[in-house]
Amino acid sequence: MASTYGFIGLGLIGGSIAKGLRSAEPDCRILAYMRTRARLELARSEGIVDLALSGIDDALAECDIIFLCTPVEYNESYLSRLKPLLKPGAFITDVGSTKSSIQRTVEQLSMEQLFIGGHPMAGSEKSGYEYSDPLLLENIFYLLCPTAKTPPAFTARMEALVRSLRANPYVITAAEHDQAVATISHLPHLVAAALVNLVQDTDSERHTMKQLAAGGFKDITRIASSSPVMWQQIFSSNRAAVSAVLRQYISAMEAIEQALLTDDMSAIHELFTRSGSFRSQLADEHGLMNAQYSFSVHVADRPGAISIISAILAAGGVSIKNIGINHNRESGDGALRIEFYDADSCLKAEHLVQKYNFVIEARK
Ligand SMILES: NC(=O)c1ccc[n+]([C@@H]2O[C@H](COP(=O)([O-])OP(=O)(O)OC[C@H]3O[C@@H](n4cnc5c(N)ncnc54)[C@H](O)[C@@H]3O)[C@@H](O)[C@H]2O)c1
Ligand SMILES: O=C(O)C(=O)C[C@]1(C(=O)O)C=C[C@@H](O)C=C1
Repeated sequence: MASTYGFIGLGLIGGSIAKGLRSAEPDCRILAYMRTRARLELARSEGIVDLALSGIDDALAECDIIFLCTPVEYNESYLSRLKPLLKPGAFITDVGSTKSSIQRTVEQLSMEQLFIGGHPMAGSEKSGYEYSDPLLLENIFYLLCPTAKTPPAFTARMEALVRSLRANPYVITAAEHDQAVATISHLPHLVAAALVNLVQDTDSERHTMKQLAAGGFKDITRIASSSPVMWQQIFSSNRAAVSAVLRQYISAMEAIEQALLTDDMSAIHELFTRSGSFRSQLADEHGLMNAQYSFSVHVADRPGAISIISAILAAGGVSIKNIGINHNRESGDGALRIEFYDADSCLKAEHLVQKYNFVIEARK
């Protein structure tokens, strides 16, 4: 029998999951609530949502799985209201960027048997349903944090669901999760925001820095435009872990300052030697797409570039496995990712797009 899914919040992440489920299970039923009614109606008119709810509605009792996809503190606030609605065998999951805080609330509400935490490790600085895209979830790690009492069948169900979204399930404890994301996700957002504000606070009257900022500044600060509400709640619920890692980061910065003050250039050389070798391993092992046959093409300032490239490849007899805007921006703004079924197709495609003067930015 087709499954019924509920969504509380249908923005960037909720919308991407709902769209992915709709394509993986066309017959599934999707019920959703979000505060902006117009966007909910858009999701309904697109055939993603079957029933647009105007709040926590009794209809949610039909759901097999309810996804909480609002900012982390709001997600927690919905748990107690959803508990009495769950039918036997149904459970709740969330997509929040922190996992210990919601797990504590789940424990306080005696809902451990009804909950499994979730967190897709992908996203964007953009917010809202209009930016949602199932491609966002492809090939990423989707972290799962079962509680001590989550039935193994629920974990297995989520693992299968994650695979159906073409993501990779990764089971981890809430504590280990929060520790890791404090360093690889939360700290970078602080660094980006602080750096952008340093520029605004210290720029010249004619805004020299603002005008001249190029790739380096833009690459490291894209995420400074992320949702203030979402990030305020993330930092509030992972304060201790982020403060600890921020302290370590400040110490690393102080060591760099010392090297500069004492003209210790071998320390600076060593800094980049170590970071470069580790960073290149990251790109190899967990690149944007784990697919082996893919590349990114620069498409900025070319209206209709996706259709042009698709037409070029189709005319050349090359089948595309997947095509989409590169949300991780590893290859810069405007990069279009194209994935192929085999090495020969990938090579042929490279020659074809280059023949039409498109610039290839990253190969796998
Ligand atoms: N953006 C990312 O990069 C990213 C990545 C992974 C996980 N997450 C997590 O996913 C969750 C959602 O983030 P997003 O990026 O989709 O945000 P978003 O702003 O795009 O969407 C949030 C949705 O929740 C709704 N909403 C907000 N407050 C609400 C409330 N009180 N009640 C009901 N609905 C409410 C909004 O209308 C919107 O539909 C957050 O918990 C976030 O930590 C975000
Ligand atoms: O790519 C981005 O814009 C993101 O910030 C995505 C990102 C991150 O990598 O930090 C942000 C928050 C999430 O919880 C998971 C992923």
